[in-house]
Amino acid sequence: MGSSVEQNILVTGGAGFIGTHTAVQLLKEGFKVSIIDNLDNSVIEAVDRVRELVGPDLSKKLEFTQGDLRNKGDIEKLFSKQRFDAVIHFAGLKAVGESVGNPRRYFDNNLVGTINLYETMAKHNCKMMVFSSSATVYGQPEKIPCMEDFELKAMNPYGRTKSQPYSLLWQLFLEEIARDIQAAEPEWRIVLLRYFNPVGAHESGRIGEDPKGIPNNLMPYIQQVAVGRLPELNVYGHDYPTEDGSAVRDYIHVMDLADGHIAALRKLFDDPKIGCTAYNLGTGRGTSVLEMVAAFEKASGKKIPIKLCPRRLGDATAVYASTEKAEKELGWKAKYGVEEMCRDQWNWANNNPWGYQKKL
Ligand SMILES: NC(=O)c1ccc[n+]([C@@H]2O[C@H](COP(=O)([O-])OP(=O)(O)OC[C@H]3O[C@@H](n4cnc5c(N)ncnc54)[C@H](O)[C@@H]3O)[C@@H](O)[C@H]2O)c1
Ligand SMILES: O=c1ccn([C@@H]2O[C@H](COP(=O)(O)OP(=O)(O)O[C@H]3O[C@H](CO)[C@H](O)[C@H](O)[C@H]3O)[C@@H](O)[C@H]2O)c(=O)[nH]1
Repeated sequence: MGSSVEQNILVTGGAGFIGTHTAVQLLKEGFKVSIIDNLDNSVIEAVDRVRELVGPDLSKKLEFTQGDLRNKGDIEKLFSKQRFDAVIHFAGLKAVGESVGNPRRYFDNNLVGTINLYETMAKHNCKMMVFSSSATVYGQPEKIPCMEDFELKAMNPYGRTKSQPYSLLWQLFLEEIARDIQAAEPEWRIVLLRYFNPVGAHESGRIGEDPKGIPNNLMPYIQQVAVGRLPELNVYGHDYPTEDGSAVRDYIHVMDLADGHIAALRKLFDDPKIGCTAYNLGTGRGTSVLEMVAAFEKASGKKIPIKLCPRRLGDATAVYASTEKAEKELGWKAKYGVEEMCRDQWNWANNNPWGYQKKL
């Protein structure tokens, strides 16, 4: 790719966890960044901290709009003002529990919002997209590591009911929509990034994950136990056929993930034949829940009390990525291990025990 200096990137959901970290890296790499976010699961303080991290000069290249992808007018307004070279699409709701109880809200937000985005992009002839997908599309993999060409088993009816939480199906639908659009209109270039388990925070401790309510995911939960917001960690499952009986995942540092988006953008700009292609973003290493707890205790010097509980419905035993395709085709490889993930997660937690809130 040539110089990225004037490339203008629309980042939907850019005020969120992965979006803020990606925005910092994009600005540092010389891209112009425009964020659209409805602040449903984020706060404006997070965007202010991105500005603080990149400094006053690069901040001039960052624009924020409070808007909602469900409202086509909000997207249209942005596209009618400026030309975007590509879109990184993070905006979406992701709380698994809530999506079971309220699937309409999830389909409306995640499917309608995404379709509105594609339509507006097409209208303005911006046909390059990096999309946030997830390792969840592999369901309960029969083999590990997960390779991008695995059959997405959850798409068959048996897989749907038996091994895939119903609530996560929208992620598969969105991948299918991307493939269909690109097949019908071959000028589209779409990269689907299948994130494994994003954790950690920017090394400054100024931005990080700040879930509303009680966290669903392991690391934010551990972090809240460490700062005294929650009394103990429930370890879901201690009878899995793994070394220590707890489930295994591929945790990936959010800064590595952010860099993966830049590698994906470069691929989009460079490769007219990319079509619609999926890449795993993981480290290729599996870590158990109990190993993660031990690593966090070491990094923080805090004891994390645990309670061994039954397995969580729909959870897979062990999931980790094959990283070969991303390494070969994107020239991207995760740099950080579990030690750095826990160090940076703790630094964020210790400096911001209540997240972006100023006080209790
Ligand atoms: N964090 C993970 O574990 C993980 C794993 C796999 C995939 N993903 C996907 O990656 C994306 C980003 O995840 P994240 O962890 O940063 O989540 P996040 O909730 O922190 O960020 C998403 C952002 O999108 C915004 N948003 C939601 N709906 C919107 C709408 N209709 N219009 C405008 N803005 C909207 C939210 O306010 C939030 O700031 C999501 O699509 C998520 O499903 C996340
Ligand atoms: O309080 C907790 C929370 C989690 N876990 C365990 O920790 C592991 C990781 O759980 P997370 O909820 O952090 O992550 P998942 O692998 O279940 O799923 C996450 O990563 C997936 C991609 O792999 C999808 O993106 C999904 O939406 C996202 O929640 C699982 O074995 C889970 O049972 C606990 O023991 N206690």
